[in-house]
Amino acid sequence: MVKRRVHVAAAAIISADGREVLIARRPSNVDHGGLWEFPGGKLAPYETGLGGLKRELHEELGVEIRRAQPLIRIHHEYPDKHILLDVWQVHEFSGEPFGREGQAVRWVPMKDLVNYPFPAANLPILRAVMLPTEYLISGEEEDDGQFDQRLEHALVEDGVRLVQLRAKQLDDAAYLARAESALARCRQYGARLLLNGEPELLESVDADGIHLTSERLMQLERRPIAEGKWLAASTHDREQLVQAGRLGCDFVTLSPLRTTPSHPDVPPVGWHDFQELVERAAMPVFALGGMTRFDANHARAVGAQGVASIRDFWK
Ligand SMILES: Nc1nc2c([nH]c(=O)n2[C@H]2C[C@H](O)[C@@H](COP(=O)(O)OP(=O)(O)OP(=O)(O)O)O2)c(=O)[nH]1
Ligand SMILES: [Mg+2]
Repeated sequence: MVKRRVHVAAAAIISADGREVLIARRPSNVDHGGLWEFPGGKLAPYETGLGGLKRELHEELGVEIRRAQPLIRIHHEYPDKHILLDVWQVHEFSGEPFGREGQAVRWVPMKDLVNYPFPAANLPILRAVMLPTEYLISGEEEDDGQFDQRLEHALVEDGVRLVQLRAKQLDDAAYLARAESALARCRQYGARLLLNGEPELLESVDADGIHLTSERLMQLERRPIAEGKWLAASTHDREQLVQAGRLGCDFVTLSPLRTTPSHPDVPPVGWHDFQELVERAAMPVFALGGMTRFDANHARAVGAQGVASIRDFWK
């Protein structure tokens, strides 16, 4: 049987304060009936993603999109069809949304999204909605005071909300001590902290998750931490992205986008191949390697969640 291919545009509509997202319940008589969804629907053959989404949001909710940005594209195999979910983050709209087709519609705090049953294809969308566009990887820093000052600067001045503690030069005890203080600092500003290292680190420090090296990623056979924690990994090619999907990673970095001073001999991926790899990833992907925050819009345009960087956020 040749499966039907369905192209669907859907919207994560974000409230003005950035804290809530609008979801709707699918009527009980359609496929995936009774489950919650991001409003949207099937595109006509001649429609673009955003064009079709504008029509759908008008039909289903009575709102007009004012400002939107691509969030994530997901290819998913349902038993009866291949679906491409083309998801947009809508930051501004006009009109007061209501269920024009009689469907329930609800504003939900980001952190409560996981409590709602969605179709199977939606898990990566939930992750993408909850993640920011910038991922700070901390720099190597001998001095604890200096480290704290730079982290504080990134959180306060740059508004960073997702941090990876990477400190290869520290021994275990020093790493754990730094992790505790970094966690306190991140909590203070509502930022998430991932520890770069072994999953067992979470038994000592109650951080938000673990970031695996690509080497460690390839050795593991199953997801090493609970679902409530974030699992991220570094990837450099298709094989590693596939493994990240198999382990149920919540997001990954893909690098090096550009050649960097720290790895002058590693051939860069480049935007063209990056876009192709991201398209099949089915999880949020941060572009890494010579990235600055000014690359974030371009990264989003080719399907990424955003950019990860040490140098640009560590000053
Ligand atoms: N809108 C939407 N559809 C989703 C999501 N997740 C997911 O798997 N889907 C699937 C369910 C459906 O098979 C398909 C969307 O079709 P739809 O029923 O919304 O299409 P439509 O609005 O054009 O409605 P219709 O005219 O075909 O009745 O995509 C989601 O978050 N939002
Ligand atoms: Mg629909």
